[in-house]
Amino acid sequence: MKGETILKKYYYIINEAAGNGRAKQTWEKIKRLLDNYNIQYQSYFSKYPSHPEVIAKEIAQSVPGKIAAIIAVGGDGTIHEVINGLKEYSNVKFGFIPTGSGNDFARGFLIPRDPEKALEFILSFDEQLPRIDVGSYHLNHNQEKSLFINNLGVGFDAEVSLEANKSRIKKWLNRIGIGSLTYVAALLEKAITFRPSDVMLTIDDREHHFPNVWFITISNQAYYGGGMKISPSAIPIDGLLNITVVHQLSKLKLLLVFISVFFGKHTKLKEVRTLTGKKITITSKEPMKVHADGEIVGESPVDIEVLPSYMHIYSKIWQ
Ligand SMILES: Nc1ncnc2c1ncn2[C@@H]1O[C@H](COP(=O)(O)OP(=O)(O)OP(=O)(O)O)[C@@H](O)[C@H]1O
Repeated sequence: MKGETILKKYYYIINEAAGNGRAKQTWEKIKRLLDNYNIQYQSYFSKYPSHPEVIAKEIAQSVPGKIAAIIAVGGDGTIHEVINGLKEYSNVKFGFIPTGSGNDFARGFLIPRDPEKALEFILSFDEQLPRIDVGSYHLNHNQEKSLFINNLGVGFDAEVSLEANKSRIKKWLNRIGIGSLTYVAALLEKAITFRPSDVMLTIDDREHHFPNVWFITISNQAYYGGGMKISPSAIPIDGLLNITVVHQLSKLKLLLVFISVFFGKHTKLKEVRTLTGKKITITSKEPMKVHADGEIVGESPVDIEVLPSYMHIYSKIWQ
């Protein structure tokens, strides 16, 4: 353990509500370890949704960026908010201790999913952190930039995220330790009511028309929805975003997509098209819901762009 010798200060942002309250106990354990190792740190507790973003921004503003390491303790939603709080401060180092239910960030960025191991992982890092790509997006062609770190989705998967986030089943599944199945339950429910739409996709100035689109996912890393390998070849250090278009699909085939996506084999189906690009615009005939890292942010049209090597992240992905 190198922790004792590290002089930099760590700022922990804790969402105690994550993982159905599990984050609270996890933080107690992490705190004990930090005290035992005599690590310098400060802790901040988020009090309401979107508070992690406010806290992250305040910390980044108040400390010299070079020595600040901001560590989020929560789930993928907490990460999304912290990253957005840091959008003007790309020199701040970002770390993560997973306590949520989905943990796609930990999967995709090769971070231990066990919280204590994730702490050890952060503390054992020297100064050289990999610089990771992030995605930026604007809704309705307006100027305000927001970020996503895992993926952004339009259509069916956004509807499923919305359903999963408000699902009462989530609490119950979390309680018995299978919270990642929340997404599955929401997906089955939405499959019955969803109506596809025609979509125009502009990728690096080339237009692509897709009829009857169920969803389009723009991925920075491979995983979403609690372990589904939606974009098997997405790597967050290649300066590219990976695009998955699912269209012209029968409900029966949706089931096949759904089963095969856990193994990353859905990309072999003719209804699934994969592309890559740096600058993407999604415009749909009917407005479609948009999610960023599983949080609903609005409706199409949406402009997306990769920001290559944007953030220092405690991750095992090396350049
Ligand atoms: N004190 C709080 N009370 C209620 N919600 C909070 C609080 N602090 C933060 N939040 C919100 O909780 C939401 C869910 O957090 P998060 O996604 O990290 O946990 P999760 O849903 O358990 O994990 P996952 O997304 O990995 O399944 C976020 O939108 C966050 O802003």
